[in-house]
Amino acid sequence: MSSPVLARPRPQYDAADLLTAYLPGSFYYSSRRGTLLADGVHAVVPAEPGTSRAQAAARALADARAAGLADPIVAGAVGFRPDDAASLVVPALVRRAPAPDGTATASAASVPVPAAWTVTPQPDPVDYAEAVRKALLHIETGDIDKVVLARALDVTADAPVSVPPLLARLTRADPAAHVFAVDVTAPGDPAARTLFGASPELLISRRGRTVTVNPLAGSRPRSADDAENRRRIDDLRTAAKDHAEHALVIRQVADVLRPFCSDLDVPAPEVVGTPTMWHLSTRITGTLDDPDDPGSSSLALAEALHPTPAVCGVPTTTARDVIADLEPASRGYYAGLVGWSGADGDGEWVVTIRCAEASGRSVRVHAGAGIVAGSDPEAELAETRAKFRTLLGALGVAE
Ligand SMILES: C=C(O[C@H]1C=CC=C(C(=O)O)[C@@H]1O)C(=O)O
Repeated sequence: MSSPVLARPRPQYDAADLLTAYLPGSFYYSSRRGTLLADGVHAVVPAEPGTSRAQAAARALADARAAGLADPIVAGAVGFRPDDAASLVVPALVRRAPAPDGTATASAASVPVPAAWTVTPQPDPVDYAEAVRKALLHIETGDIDKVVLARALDVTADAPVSVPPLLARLTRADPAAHVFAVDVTAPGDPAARTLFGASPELLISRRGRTVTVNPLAGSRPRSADDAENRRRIDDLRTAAKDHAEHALVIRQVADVLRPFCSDLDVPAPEVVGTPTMWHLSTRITGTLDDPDDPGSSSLALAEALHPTPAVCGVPTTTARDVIADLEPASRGYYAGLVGWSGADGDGEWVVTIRCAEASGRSVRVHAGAGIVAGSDPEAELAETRAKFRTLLGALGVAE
């Protein structure tokens, strides 16, 4: 006679439970694929600048399995430049839930955030427009075809900033966004530092053999007026400059993925909306040749794709040098990647945009815009202003 199987049922959570359970120091990630909350540190993934984070992650996952951790994942964020920091760990505890449904987070979202803020642009908007003019000279002389120039807002509150209600507000504003929070405290930081945001841009999602990437490039701000939005969508659908900017991204992304895939579907771009922006978007899908190859894990593919011309430029190395020259401060984690990868290679990574870093009473919010031939400095400045609205709206900061 067979003995009865004693199985301890897995607790069932919904997205709101995980959002409520989020504490500073946790890793939180939600998207249409589901919600994930990771706590504690089983192991830190060593992140020597310039080395392969995917290889270090694969070793850490193998060690975690050997140590008896069930279904380990690597989760965290990697900075923009190869010499920027990364914050990747194998968490001790991972809880999962279905995707947020847009209603479940209402109570957390109603927690008040600080009321009084001062906002300091970095650099001054006039200097940003001047940097765009200089970038256009690089394009005219043929050094580069495209560069993404970013700026920041330093927002200081009258009280310490609490990240959980901000995550709830970002989720409520756009349940389809990839909402994330990662502890990025570095040695010597006077207070804990959290990278958080609501990225619309999927760098790579992998399930078994299937990979999906969704580059965005070419934008218009969303208006409060429906007729004006229809006009802006039509304009974006037909604008040669935006399609050229978008095509540069798609070409590079497809070229990187093709060697890993037995087939790759690259449809025509369409216009997609976020609560603050309209973007040209191409949802590319591929079938991996060899999903068991460690070079085809979601983090390895994310590393191969990064930085796409949606955040850097064409050609990559020269564009990165132009960014270092024209942006006054290091990007750090902005325009890097954030997400998770499992021991089987599946996972999801997004481009770290529509994001901010919070520490104590300070929040640094980032936004960038793609510059190509035909870009207008004032329009690019306005585009970054519109992109800031995702985070400023959650913070309750008036423009
Ligand atoms: C670099 C950013 O956006 C990228 C993603 C979508 C559209 C973009 C654009 O039209 O320039 C950017 O490539 C940002 O939000 O900071």
